[in-house]
Amino acid sequence: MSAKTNTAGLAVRRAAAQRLQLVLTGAPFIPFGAADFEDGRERALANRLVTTALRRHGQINKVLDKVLEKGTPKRAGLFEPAIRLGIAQLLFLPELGDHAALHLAVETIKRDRRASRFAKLANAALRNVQRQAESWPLRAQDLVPDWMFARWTKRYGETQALRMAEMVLDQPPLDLVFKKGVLPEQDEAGFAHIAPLLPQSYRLAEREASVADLPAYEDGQWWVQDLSSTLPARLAGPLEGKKVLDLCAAPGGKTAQFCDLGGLVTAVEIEKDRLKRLQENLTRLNFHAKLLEADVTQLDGAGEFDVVLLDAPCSATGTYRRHPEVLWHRKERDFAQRAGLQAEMLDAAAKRVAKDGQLIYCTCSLEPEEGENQIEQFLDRHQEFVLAPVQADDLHGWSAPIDVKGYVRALPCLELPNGCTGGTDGFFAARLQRVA
Ligand SMILES: C[S@@+](CC[C@H](N)C(=O)[O-])C[C@H]1O[C@@H](n2cnc3c(N)ncnc32)[C@H](O)[C@@H]1O
Repeated sequence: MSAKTNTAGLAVRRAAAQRLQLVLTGAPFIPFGAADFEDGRERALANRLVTTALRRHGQINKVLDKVLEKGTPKRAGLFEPAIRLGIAQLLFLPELGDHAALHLAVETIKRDRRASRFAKLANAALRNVQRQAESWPLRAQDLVPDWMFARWTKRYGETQALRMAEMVLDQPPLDLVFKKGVLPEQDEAGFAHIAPLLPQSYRLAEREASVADLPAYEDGQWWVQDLSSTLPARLAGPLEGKKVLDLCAAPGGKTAQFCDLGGLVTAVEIEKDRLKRLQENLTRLNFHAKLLEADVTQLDGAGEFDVVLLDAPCSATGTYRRHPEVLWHRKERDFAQRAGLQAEMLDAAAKRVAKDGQLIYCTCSLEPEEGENQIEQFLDRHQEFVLAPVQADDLHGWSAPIDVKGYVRALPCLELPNGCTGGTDGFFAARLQRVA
């Protein structure tokens, strides 16, 4: 290894350790951008290191339990993130070389004021990992917390739970929604590798450019939206001339769908910056909606919308392939707490639905407290609503995400339309109708 590679390699490991440290203390992972690393290869390496450590977090926990008998030292600065990155390289990125993995992890620790006194410990632990690299028992179920795996098994069965756990290793694909009547140009100048999922939804088989550099971005011909996230708005049916209230709307994937379907859309969002982003997204797409910066639970008005959609804030466990850290940041008790706010929001949303109108509720959660249970409790509180079960026709004949009660329960490991591969985000949606 040349001195130059070594210095650059160390800078990448140090930055990766600092970024991973933030995530270990509860922050979401924000990928490195051009401002962090001008050199694209260094940037890609830093992102790959942190992402691998996060996707493999549960398995690395098990390895750490074995090689650090007394546990991870406390108040030890970059010790924990650096040793995690070292293990991630040794076991899961062998092409980067064992020597680099070990040496650069230990150097990162040596040069950190708080961690340096543990450099020998790190060295011994990483050598131990290296010696036994072939024999660590790396189980798929360890990719998610034990309590969450037990929940998934109870709810979805062991086979699906294992498949879902394995999917934390996958880089999620990029799905685009094209405006009504627009078809992607399928050639080298346009989208050479794109596959249809459902009407208007396409999957990019290869992502070679950043989103803003993809064809026709500036023309506003399409927006990014994972397949399962498009399902709730599809339940509304034709919207020409209908009044639609989109609650918890930013960044606006569903707002765009409603505008595209011809709805007269009012979108509500509590966070100013996110509302601004929503407006920018609509402007690029040349869509128009009335935007309100407001708290859904504090809105005035009653019975004036044909369709109300509530995309409630939730644990977001369904997005774990994009954000593997959600699996480790969540606690089981969180679900019940969030469910209280979701119920309050649902009650507020219900007031705005006109007679015979629809209320669509959705979350990107895999947890029943934020999905099925929420709706069953809502129907107990609100006799003026009934469940309008989702039919395969509502989803253009795709029945895989519809459960026996007529809820949309999209699991990441679902069989996709048109034989597409690559999974989807976890999502729940229910459609209710106001009957009195
Ligand atoms: C799951 S995201 C919505 C995604 C969006 N519907 C889409 O399709 O792009 C939830 C949003 O709800 C917003 N939110 C959270 N609490 C809210 C409240 N009390 N009132 C209004 N918006 C809220 C959050 O700021 C966040 O933007």
